Amino acid sequence: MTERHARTPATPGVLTDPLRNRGVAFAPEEREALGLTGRLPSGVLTLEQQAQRAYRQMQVQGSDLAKNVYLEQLHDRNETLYFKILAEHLPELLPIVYDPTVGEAIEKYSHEYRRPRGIFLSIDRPDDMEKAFATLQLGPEDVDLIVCTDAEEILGIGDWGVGGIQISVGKLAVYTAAAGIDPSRVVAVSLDVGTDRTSLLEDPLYLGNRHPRVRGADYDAFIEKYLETASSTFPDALLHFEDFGPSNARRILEQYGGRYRIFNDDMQGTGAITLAAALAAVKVSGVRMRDQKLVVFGAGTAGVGIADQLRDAMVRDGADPEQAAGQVWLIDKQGLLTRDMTDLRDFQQTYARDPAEVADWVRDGGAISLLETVRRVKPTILLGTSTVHGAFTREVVEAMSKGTERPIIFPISNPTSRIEAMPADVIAWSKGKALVATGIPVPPVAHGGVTYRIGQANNALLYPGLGLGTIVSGASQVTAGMLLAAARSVADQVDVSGPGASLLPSVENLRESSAITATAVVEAALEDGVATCKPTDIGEAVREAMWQPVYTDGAA
Ligand SMILES: NC(=O)C1=CN([C@@H]2O[C@H](COP(=O)(O)OP(=O)(O)OC[C@H]3O[C@@H](n4cnc5c(N)ncnc54)[C@H](O)[C@@H]3O)[C@@H](O)[C@H]2O)C=CC1
Ligand SMILES: CC(=O)C(=O)O
Ligand SMILES: [Mg+2]
Repeated sequence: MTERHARTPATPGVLTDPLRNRGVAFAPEEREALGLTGRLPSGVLTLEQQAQRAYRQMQVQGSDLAKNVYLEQLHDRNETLYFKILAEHLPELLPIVYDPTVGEAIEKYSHEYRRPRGIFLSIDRPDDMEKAFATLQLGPEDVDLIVCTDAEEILGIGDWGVGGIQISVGKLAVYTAAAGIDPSRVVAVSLDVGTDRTSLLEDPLYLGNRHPRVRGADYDAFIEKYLETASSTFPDALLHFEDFGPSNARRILEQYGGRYRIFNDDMQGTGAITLAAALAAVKVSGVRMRDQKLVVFGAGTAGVGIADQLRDAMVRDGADPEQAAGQVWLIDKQGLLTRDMTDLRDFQQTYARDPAEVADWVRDGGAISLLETVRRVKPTILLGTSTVHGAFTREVVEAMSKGTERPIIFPISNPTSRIEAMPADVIAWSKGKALVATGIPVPPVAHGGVTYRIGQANNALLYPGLGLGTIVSGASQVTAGMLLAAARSVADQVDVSGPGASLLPSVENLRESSAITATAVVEAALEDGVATCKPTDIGEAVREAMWQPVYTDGAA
């Protein structure tokens, strides 16, 4: 008698490999060659037909989170189809796969979990790192880009432990949708060092390391091991850092930026996109860059990263460095930051004010408020990177509008629940004078017979082009010159002459915008002497490098 074993019927590998899978788009002869005979319904659809069907299936999902989950499942099934519908509906779907819905997907990660995507590196098993990368079965030249996070400061929603993998996945989806970075040459990484969020630690379904965040020497050794392992395994890869806590974000970039090919999106990408918006706004306001007065509300990673870029822009426009730093005022939880404070972070010190200068300013419970600072300073630019919803009140906006003709107001905290003010309010309170950009996508605002288009000052409008340019030039580092070139290129892509014009390019044209930005970045990399590839026709090299969501021959 033959022995009967309980066996699960095998699923042919190609159907479970999202990079090669075409599902019912496989032609009969491909099905035969791939061992798929009888494993698919007989009908054969085109990619267009599949895309129409998938888009309709997505649309009937009951919430943005459900749409995100649906799209992630499609991502895990068939990447070409996923990127096809993303590319065709980018303005509608960017907010679903990325900011703001990705924030909710991160919060619910362990509960909505379907299957893993990316590499999970645990601080409890640092010696597994090489093995984990080896499971990808990729050669040293096969990876262009790795996005990692330790998830301590996800968007404006804080510490979300292993759920942070979805920010790495989301950032990479934007790289591909917006700049054609080849999805088979990228890796998403979670650096799981624990979490300080009690609700996760107490959740029986939580999928990450169930202990508080490891800090200090063990954390530093883990990060150093990651940098060494990632860069020796994939020497061509750009190492993108996302949503680290404020002290680690800056420390890692400053300590290792010269040695490894690192890009910190929250400092450098955000600084550059906000500089782009400011360059465009300055054309409208008519106040020279060197004369700008900047108040930053929320002096963390993004806020000070932006302050640095704007200060450098003032210097380039003729301000001396000391004067430029003196035209920046930082406000954090303690109120306006002054030099006599004992709890300043090192990166805040450059901009802390002399206590004598503010001796007679009104204090509320000991702190100098945003409103008092705005009344005294009369800033030309007000930046929100605090995660404090509603912090830019009517009083603040009215006070700013009194002090300057065209106030530049950028509430860029994400997601929507964290924004400092909604553009419709800022425009109404400033009587249509404010020049506004936000981190989240917002619809146009009608006021006084003018339609105001609100540019999205989200690093997603810049980092894809910057990354593409870095990859095409083979740049050994992301230099200040490359960041500046990207910012200038984005700013030059908008025409701000009409009333209510957007300060930034629209998401609709993001692919074209990224190609232009990437070209400028390659030129800057060549100029800065960090490029290792020197294309004869840079624009053509950039466009040729852009992956397209189409089925190509040789799926087997
Ligand atoms: N639009 C974009 O492209 C980007 C937007 N962001 C957003 O900026 C915000 C901050 O992000 P990070 O700088 O990474 O975080 P962070 O934690 O480094 O900085 C936030 C800062 O705000 C301060 N803060 C908190 N409550 C405050 C209060 N009541 N008054 C004044 N300051 C207060 C914190 O102490 C901290 O220094 C987030 O909402 C994030 O989503 C960050 C990066 C890119
Ligand atoms: C957009 C982004 O990187 C952030 O909010 O952290
Ligand atoms: Mg971020």
